[in-house]
Amino acid sequence: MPVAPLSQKEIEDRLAELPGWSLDGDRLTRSYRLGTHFAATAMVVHIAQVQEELDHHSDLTLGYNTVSLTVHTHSAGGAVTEKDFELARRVAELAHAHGAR
Ligand SMILES: C[C@H](O)[C@H](O)[C@H]1CNC2=NC(N)=NC(=O)C2=N1
Repeated sequence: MPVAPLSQKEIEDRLAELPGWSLDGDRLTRSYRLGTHFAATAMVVHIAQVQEELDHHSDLTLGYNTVSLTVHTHSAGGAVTEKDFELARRVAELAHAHGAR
């Protein structure tokens, strides 16, 4: 199903509800810090499960104790859409459960 690009105002309104997330160029982005490498790895696996469920996938980078995501919508020509925010909200929820900061 095609999804429409969000306007700058729509992006800003949604970002206001997502602490720590920001717009970097045409992508939503956020980095999280965890207690250990294993904890960060577990969070990556959890994000992957959600991404498969939503059929929407970020560029996901695992560091020693960090997890970083950037996401935009390929099928909308690389624009930010509601699908990106849907994923960001789900990641924000699970990050809390993982104790990520
Ligand atoms: C066929 C499949 O539904 C599409 O390729 C999905 C998969 N994951 C995706 N992820 C992202 N970020 N953008 C997309 O447009 C997208 N499309």
